[in-house]
Amino acid sequence: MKTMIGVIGGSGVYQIDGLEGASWVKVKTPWGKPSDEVLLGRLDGVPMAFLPRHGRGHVHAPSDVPFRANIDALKRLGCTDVVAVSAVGSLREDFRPGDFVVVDQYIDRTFARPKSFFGAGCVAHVGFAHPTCPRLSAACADAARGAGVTVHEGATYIAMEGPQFSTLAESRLYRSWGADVIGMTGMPEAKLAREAELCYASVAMVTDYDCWHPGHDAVDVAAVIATLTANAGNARALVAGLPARLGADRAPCPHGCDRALDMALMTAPDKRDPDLLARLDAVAGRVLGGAAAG
Ligand SMILES: CSC[C@H]1O[C@H](OP(=O)(O)O)[C@H](O)[C@@H]1O
Ligand SMILES: Nc1ncnc2[nH]cnc12
Repeated sequence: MKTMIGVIGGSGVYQIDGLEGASWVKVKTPWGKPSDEVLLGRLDGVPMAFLPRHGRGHVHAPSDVPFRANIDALKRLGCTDVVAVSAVGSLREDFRPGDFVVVDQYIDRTFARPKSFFGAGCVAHVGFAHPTCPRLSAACADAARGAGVTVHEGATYIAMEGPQFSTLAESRLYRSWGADVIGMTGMPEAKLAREAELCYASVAMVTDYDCWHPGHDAVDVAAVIATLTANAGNARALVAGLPARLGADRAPCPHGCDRALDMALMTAPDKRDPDLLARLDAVAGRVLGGAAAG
């Protein structure tokens, strides 16, 4: 199978340079409009699709990001691997502003977003003990190291609803839970990527110490933007290093990300809702086959 890399850009990352034959394309999905058009092109011969999570000009608040449409669009375009880039606050001393963190666990505290492609008429429960793809995460960590960045591999991301930043009591609570970084968009993005059978990795760029650190001011947008601006080149270098590490040809995921739906569907075939099946054409076409095509 051919590799196609999807990149979801977070705050401060609204485009990527250096794609050959790049053009912004509109993608229609049964889940509404994605955050923006998708920038399609090739990097070192490997097809790539870039989608800015908040849209160019940062128009979508975290609670309003159309997560389902975004993941459907990347799947529909043929992406096999999705790298999510995010700005995060650090909840520990040794994760410093400017460092990159390859996330491998989440605590989901969001509550105002649709979190599944499935539901009444086609119920599914995917496994999520290991929410990110170890193969893709290792490639991201290696690419970040290659770019000369300090990288921490393995960390727990707490996803908050926002848009306000945390209170001091919340920040202390999340630290006591063992969370390492905090952001507003890691969920439900990672859940939806798993449902769509995509390999997914999360590269978090530390921009601040949230508000718990006695030696640092509480986070504000100016601090986040200042760190992101200083780091934009590192994010670009990481993305540029991915094609060489992933290769143009792709073996099945050794961790089963691309087969996540094999054991997940619960609703009996004769009880499935044809309208929902039709909307699942891209996400679950592999397991639903003709039924999803409508
Ligand atoms: C601009 S600070 C808060 C904002 O930044 C992060 O966005 P993303 O995860 O898309 O990089 C955070 O989650 C908030 O949405
Ligand atoms: N401290 C923080 N809390 C939530 N989201 C963030 N994004 C960047 N810094 C953040």
